[in-house]
Amino acid sequence: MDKLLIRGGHPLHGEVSISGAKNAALPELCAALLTAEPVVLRNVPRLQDVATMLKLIRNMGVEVEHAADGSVRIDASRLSTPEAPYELVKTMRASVLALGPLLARFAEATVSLPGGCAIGSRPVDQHIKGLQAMGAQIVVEHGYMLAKLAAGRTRLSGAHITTDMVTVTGTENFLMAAALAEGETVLENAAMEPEIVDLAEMLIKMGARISGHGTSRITIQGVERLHGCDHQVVADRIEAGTFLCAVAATGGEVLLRHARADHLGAVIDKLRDAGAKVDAVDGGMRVQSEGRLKSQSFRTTEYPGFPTDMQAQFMVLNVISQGAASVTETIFENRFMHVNELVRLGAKIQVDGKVAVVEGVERLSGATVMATDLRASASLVIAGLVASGETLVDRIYHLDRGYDCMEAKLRALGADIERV
Ligand SMILES: CC(=O)N[C@H]1[C@@H](OP(=O)(O)OP(=O)(O)OC[C@H]2O[C@@H](n3ccc(=O)[nH]c3=O)[C@H](O)[C@@H]2O)O[C@H](CO)[C@@H](O)[C@@H]1O
Ligand SMILES: C=C(OP(=O)(O)O)C(=O)O
Repeated sequence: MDKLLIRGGHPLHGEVSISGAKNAALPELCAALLTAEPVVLRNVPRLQDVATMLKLIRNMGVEVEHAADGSVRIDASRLSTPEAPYELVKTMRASVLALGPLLARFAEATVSLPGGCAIGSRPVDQHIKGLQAMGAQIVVEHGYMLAKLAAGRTRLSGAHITTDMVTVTGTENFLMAAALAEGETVLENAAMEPEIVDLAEMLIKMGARISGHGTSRITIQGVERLHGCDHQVVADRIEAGTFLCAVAATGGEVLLRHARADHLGAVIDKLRDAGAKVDAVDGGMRVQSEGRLKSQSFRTTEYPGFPTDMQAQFMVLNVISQGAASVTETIFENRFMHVNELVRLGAKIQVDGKVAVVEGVERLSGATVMATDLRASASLVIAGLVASGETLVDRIYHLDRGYDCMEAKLRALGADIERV
């Protein structure tokens, strides 16, 4: 099993190119299932979840060409098996995104209940309820969602869907399903994440009639057919945020090419309050940091609030900053698994339910630590970059699910990091 060996203590300097967003590329690969015409997605990140998604759609009979420049051409004209089997989806939450498009285009789908990061129970009840409101008949049996339309029906029907909580992949599933449904769908309490907006923009290029994306109320007028498109995946705000935190932690100055400051407002505000210098520049962002930062309390919330996918990485900054701060995780009930590993490196953190209280320490010392989920892994890498001596991060397959060449990018910035 691959591990990362990090010798800490090197400030980061230079330029890094931010890849396309995992959480946009995955729904967009599923959106390509909505049409029999070829779709070209550009700026698709090279990471394990994308490889898994490509394997999944190939398994359905979809033709996929993955070019060296990061573009993927998807031809779902001969999709023959509208199924997502457990063996292919067990590592990936986003597999649930196959459900909406398959049902909308083929009137049936068999999709395994998804896997993904073990950061909470992560039910899919809202996905099921919403699609049922659109006329789907769904039963869950033997770990699978078996979905079809009533006899004689070939299209889902538009519906008014109000989810019990804001759900990102739920909103994406409804957007894709509603694009081909008969009539109007209104999504209330919709997620507003940039990845939702990017997906909606792609669907509009395919001929979908969508308005209100980027707000909590999205309206979709279903159309009979969607066509192919050429779409560039939006930059990964969480990868960008991870590099911002890495530079803020180690000190140095880095230009993040393609990063979108307008998608990272809550994180940038906290970084500035902590004492780092972060500026939007032409074509990206620049971050500069020196000396010890001031710790910052924050709570995770839906976009545009502080992203749960940045909680672990920002916590590391608090671990080494001046003062104490509280970190409140409101989205997932089990997303503090990095805490015990950070404590192994010398962090002082007390967890009580949803709240972790961090007391800043002056130094961390390297040790062997275990990655437990995707962003927890990223936080351990950042901690390793500042710890004295050697840090060995085990189980980095979690990191590989969602980061495109992370260690190569860090090495190019001056980090002493290698895969062993
Ligand atoms: C592939 C992808 O885009 N993953 C992101 C997506 O995950 P994902 O879409 O799975 O997260 P959701 O927004 O759906 O989850 C939000 C909360 O709602 C709960 N819930 C959700 C759906 C449902 O049917 N029932 C239910 O109870 C979840 O358990 C969680 O507590 O948004 C999360 C929140 O920003 C991010 O951390 C993930 O990186
Ligand atoms: C939790 C995440 O991913 P997933 O939803 O794919 O498990 C993440 O990207 O941080």
